[in-house]
Formats: sequence, structure tokens, C-alpha cells
Amino acid sequence: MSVDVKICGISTPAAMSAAVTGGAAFVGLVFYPPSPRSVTPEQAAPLAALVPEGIVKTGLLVDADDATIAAILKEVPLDLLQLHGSETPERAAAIKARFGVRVMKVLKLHQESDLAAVEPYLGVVDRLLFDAKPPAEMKNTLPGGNALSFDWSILAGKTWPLPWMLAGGLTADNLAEAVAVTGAPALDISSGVEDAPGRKNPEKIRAFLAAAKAL
Ligand SMILES: O=C(O)c1ccccc1NCC(=O)[C@H](O)[C@H](O)COP(=O)(O)O
Repeated sequence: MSVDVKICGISTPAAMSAAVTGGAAFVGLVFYPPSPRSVTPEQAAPLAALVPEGIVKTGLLVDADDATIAAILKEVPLDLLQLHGSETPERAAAIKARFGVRVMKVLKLHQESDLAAVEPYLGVVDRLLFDAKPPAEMKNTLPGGNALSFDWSILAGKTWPLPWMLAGGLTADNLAEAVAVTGAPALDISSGVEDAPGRKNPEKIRAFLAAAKAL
């Protein structure tokens, strides 16, 4: 079995090169100033230029307004927008229509009933990402990238009529179990390939990608 990998929160050329040469299918740039991984459009543009055609350049946004999205897309040719805030289906549809870019909605899970949130996005977004709910104290400051997993069994045996990926507390050591339990076709990782929040370790990026390739 092979799974696609997204390396999220890249902010240096060394980390981008490790992701690209290691075989990432997606790379993620965080455009959310409170995050230790945040980049400005001007910082992101040269990083995006290191990414060959075929690897999906993803921009992570948290409840961004149109002016912010327009300013990012003016500088950075993104292929996919990751909506990591409280974007409604209507807002996701409006972003897609206005900017003509694919969108991936993040749904934060804690228990099986949280999956009810999927249905309103079907037929609207291009892809889903299932992540852990942030701790209450981080909800308004860092709504993702907290190295937290959720109960993967919530996803066991489920299928979805659109592409999706799994995130939250993944590491090279737990990815095999995560895929075995959830059947995830793609994985998204940030903290697990860092030495500290915002400090990506190229060796850890390579190790994660190698472990995913070995599944
Ligand atoms: O990375 C951030 O700082 C961040 C800030 C605000 C919203 C989301 C953020 N990150 C999300 C991700 O990097 C991933 O999609 C996912 O949450 C995986 O995170 P991790 O558990 O750190 O691997």
C-alpha cells in the first residue's frame, strides 16, 4: 500500500528540499500570523518556486478574508487552499468560486458524532482533512499543528466520496498504525517532523517520507 504525504508548515529552503526530494505529494505553507510556522506571501514565494510541477502547493488559512487570500495568491501560485478555521460550506464555496483554486476543508474530530460535519461539505470542497480538535486554550490561538492525535477508530471502516487525508500527532513511529486503523490514503504532518514548533528537521522529514513509502 502506498500513501501520499503532505508536509505542512514549511518555512525554510532546507525543509522544502527535504520534502520535495523525499517524495512528498503535498507541501504546506502556513499563512496564519499567530503560528510559529507562519510565512508571509513574500517569504512563501521563493519556497514555492522550489516545488516541481506535480507536487501540490497548499496554503493553510484560518478564516482568512478575500483581501488576504488575494494578496497571497498574487505572490504565491498555490494549487490548494487548506481551510483550517471555522469556514462554513458557503464560505468554502465562495472561496472556490472567487479564486478558482481547489479547497480542502479541515474537520476536527474528537468523537464519532463529529463526523456529522462532513455531509454539508460534500459536493462543495475538493478534499477533506481530518485532524484533532485543538485543546480549549489553543482554540483561538493555534487551531492546528498541536501534535495531538484523536481516536483513529472513529474513522475505521468509513469511506468518503471525495479524497481525504489524516492529520494530528503523526510521527514516523505511529504512521503505520494510523493507516492500518483508518485506511487513510494520505497523511499530513507538521509537529512530528520538527525539533520545536516552527523548526522543521529535514532528517525527520526524510524519515517520515521513507516510513510512508515502506508501508
Ligand atoms: O501549523 C500550524 O501552526 C497551524 C496553525 C493554525 C492552524 C493549523 C495549523 N497547522 C495544521 C497542520 O499543520 C496540519 O494540518 C495538522 O494539524 C497536523 O499537525 P501536527 O499534529 O502538528 O502534525
